[in-house]
Amino acid sequence: MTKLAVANNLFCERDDRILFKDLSLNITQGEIVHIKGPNGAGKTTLLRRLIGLSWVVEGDLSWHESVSESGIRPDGHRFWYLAHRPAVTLMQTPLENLAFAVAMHQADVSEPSLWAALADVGLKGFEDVPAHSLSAGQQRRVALARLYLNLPQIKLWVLDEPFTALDVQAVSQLETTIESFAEQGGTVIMTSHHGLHHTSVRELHIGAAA
Ligand SMILES: Nc1ncnc2c1ncn2[C@@H]1O[C@H](COP(=O)(O)OP(=O)(O)OP(=O)(O)O)[C@@H](O)[C@H]1O
Repeated sequence: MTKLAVANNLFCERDDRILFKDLSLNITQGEIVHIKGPNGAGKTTLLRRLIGLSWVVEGDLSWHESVSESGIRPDGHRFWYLAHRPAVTLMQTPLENLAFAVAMHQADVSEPSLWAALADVGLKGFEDVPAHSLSAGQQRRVALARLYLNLPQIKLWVLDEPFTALDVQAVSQLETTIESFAEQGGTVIMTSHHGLHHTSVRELHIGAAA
């Protein structure tokens, strides 16, 4: 399997507090990398550094050229990034939010496929209501719907606490979705306080519990 990213000797200090140092990791295509650690350990900071959204982390990081050429950059393409807070525009409907995410990737997705992805995350009947009228878990589902579009050009998911606000059934469904994406060759880098049970999950502990 292709080695997608190599990071060496990453170091991060915040307010004179070292979050992590000498942190090295390789990310291989098809694996699920689960970054774990207590609150404030630096998981989000590390995740954002890996995709170029944060520069407070020092050290060497390189992505395989097949990935970097296709856009592993803050303005990039070819991966879904779900931030800790669901990036949902509250004045727009779930359908409009999903269409916007797709447009950002210049992907060609039919409207029935958008409706199907929203149904997959349990938002059937809520496609056309303003997102501000949805519950926290439903708003999270709007953000998650993009994972169900199966865009062939998206080979990497970067997920920051994707299980937040989800009910038990939705957590289980998302676990299965993540697993099957990896089984099909997709790569997942995620943070979560929720334990994953997939055999190919590689845990990376940072912070006090490391
Ligand atoms: N913009 C910032 N400026 C200064 N300090 C920051 C900033 N963002 C985060 N931090 C600090 O960096 C530390 C790590 O934050 P981070 O969000 O990466 O932790 P985390 O491991 O993801 O935590 P949680 O499990 O609570 O989500 C925290 O102590 C936080 O206060």
